[in-house]
Amino acid sequence: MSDLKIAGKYYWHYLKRYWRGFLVSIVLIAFSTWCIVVAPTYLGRAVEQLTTYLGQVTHGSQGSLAPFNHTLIIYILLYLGDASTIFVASLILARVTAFSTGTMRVGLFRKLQRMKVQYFDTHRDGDILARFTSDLDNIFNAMNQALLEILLAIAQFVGLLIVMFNQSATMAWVTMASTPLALIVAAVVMRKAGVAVNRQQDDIGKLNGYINEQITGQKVLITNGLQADSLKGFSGYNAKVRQSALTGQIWSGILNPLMQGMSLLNTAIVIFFGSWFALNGSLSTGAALSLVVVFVNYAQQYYQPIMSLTSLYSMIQLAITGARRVDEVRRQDDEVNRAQGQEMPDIQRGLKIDDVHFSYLPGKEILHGITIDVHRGEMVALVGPTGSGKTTVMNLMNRFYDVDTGAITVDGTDIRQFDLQSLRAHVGIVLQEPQLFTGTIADNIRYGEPDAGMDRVIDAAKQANIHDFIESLPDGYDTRVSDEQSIFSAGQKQLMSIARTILTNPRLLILDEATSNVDTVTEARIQAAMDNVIQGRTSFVIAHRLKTILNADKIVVLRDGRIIEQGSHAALLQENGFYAELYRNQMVFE
Ligand SMILES: Nc1ncnc2c1ncn2[C@@H]1O[C@H](COP(=O)(O)OP(=O)(O)OP(=O)(O)O)[C@@H](O)[C@H]1O
Repeated sequence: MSDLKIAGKYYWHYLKRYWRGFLVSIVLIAFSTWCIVVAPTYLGRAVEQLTTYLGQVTHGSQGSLAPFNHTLIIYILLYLGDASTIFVASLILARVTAFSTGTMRVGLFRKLQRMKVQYFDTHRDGDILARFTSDLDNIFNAMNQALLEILLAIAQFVGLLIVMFNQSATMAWVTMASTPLALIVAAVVMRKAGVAVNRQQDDIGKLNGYINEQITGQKVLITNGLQADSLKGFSGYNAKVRQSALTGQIWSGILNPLMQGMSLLNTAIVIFFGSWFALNGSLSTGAALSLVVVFVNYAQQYYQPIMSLTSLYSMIQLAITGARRVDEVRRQDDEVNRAQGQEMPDIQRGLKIDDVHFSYLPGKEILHGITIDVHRGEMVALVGPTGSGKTTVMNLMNRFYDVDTGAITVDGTDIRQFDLQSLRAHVGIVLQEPQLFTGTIADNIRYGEPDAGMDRVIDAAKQANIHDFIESLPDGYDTRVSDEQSIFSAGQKQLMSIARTILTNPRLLILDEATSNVDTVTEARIQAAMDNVIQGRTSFVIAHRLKTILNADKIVVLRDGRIIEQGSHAALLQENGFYAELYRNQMVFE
């Protein structure tokens, strides 16, 4: 499907909700067009009446200027009618635009909440952000500034054709004679500009992605002294944006002067043929003069719609590209949620990962038949070298991704049978990289249950060993976490996110152990907090430091997406295999 078609469908999807306002504007625009295209006929009539009057006066007879004055008043009224209806139409359209672009923004944000995690894993944050910012801005600007112009141009063009043929078919054909040439020129230039503008938007997306990555990884950059390389990378992306923007501007800038030239040429053709018809035709001088005046007016109006569309061209093209990019997001698959899925029950017997195969990309299997049995209340630790598939197993348990074959079951029921919301509400996750959100510390702890009272917030913070620290802050639990969230250390953030999980009282717990370096005191605190949260809960821990999982009921050792050993710490040491070696190696460093 072409970009134009995609954009058309996209705009219609949002505009149709406000069809009443849209319809009223179209009626007003039709009226204003009628005023503007009928006005020249009154000008022509005035010229004819003036010629008649002057003829009468020069021949000594008594003439009257009354008809001429009357025609002039109608002429002025028509222009006033045009201006006032356009003003009202523009107010209504501004409202329609504001509401529909507001709905687009909400639509995009809602879509992001429903989309598969895969989209976020495979797209750079900056590119997603660009769809919210520059793409939606382009859509808004075009709707705000160009929608009225486009509707006016279409209405004027159609109205003009009707009155021109009504007045004189011959002169109408003369006025339109240069159209094919103008259309060919416009099509060629617009095609070139379209390609450039498309490239410009994609280049901006990539530039944003790069900037975002460099800001997020700034500390790594500084520590490795890579500022110059970062700048060099930026310059490359920036040069591409500059080049495509320049090309786009040049092509869309050429269009308007070209159309102005075509309009002048057209007026000359009309004057030439009009005068020829006046001299050689059967019309009276007054009528012939009037026809020329009217058609010179039409010839100038004829290119007006094309010129206003071409002057808005780069804006329209940016909006078409914007709509294509936003629509790309809109058409992404949603997460699969079973209709009328079951409520996830309390775990009675346990959880089973049953011969699970999984691949992120077709043909590249990551997990090759994983089977893990966990009984209610047990703690299972996943260990293994980097890239062995530990995080992938976690991704499957709360359905960030779905298994290819095999199943994950709770008391024998496949987790895909559960309502997704219910599953997520009962599976608590503490991620390796804790995330705090804008709001107070208390808000952050009760993030999963916004209605929880302060007593529960404090209780969770106590269990997570972070209560004393929060109390020591001047504003305590009301301390604001925002952009300055970096005032908290990695360990403190981790403890707050553990408190957040404790508060939701999950039935199944997944802990991705933080690998970030924290001091030994904080590490001990995190360990104690984790022990608290794990206590009596069915849980999975992705362990990087083996000393933290010595008490696990079962340790599962993964390598290259396969389980190579499993058992208790003591049993695995006894086996003297991969785990035992891993453990001994780590103990040397501890
Ligand atoms: N979104 C993704 N798309 C494609 N491949 C992925 C994706 N996420 C992970 N992988 C691949 O899956 C494999 C397993 O990755 P996973 O993150 O599960 O390993 P891990 O054991 O958790 O590693 P680590 O200890 O480093 O966190 C790796 O080869 C990785 O490249």
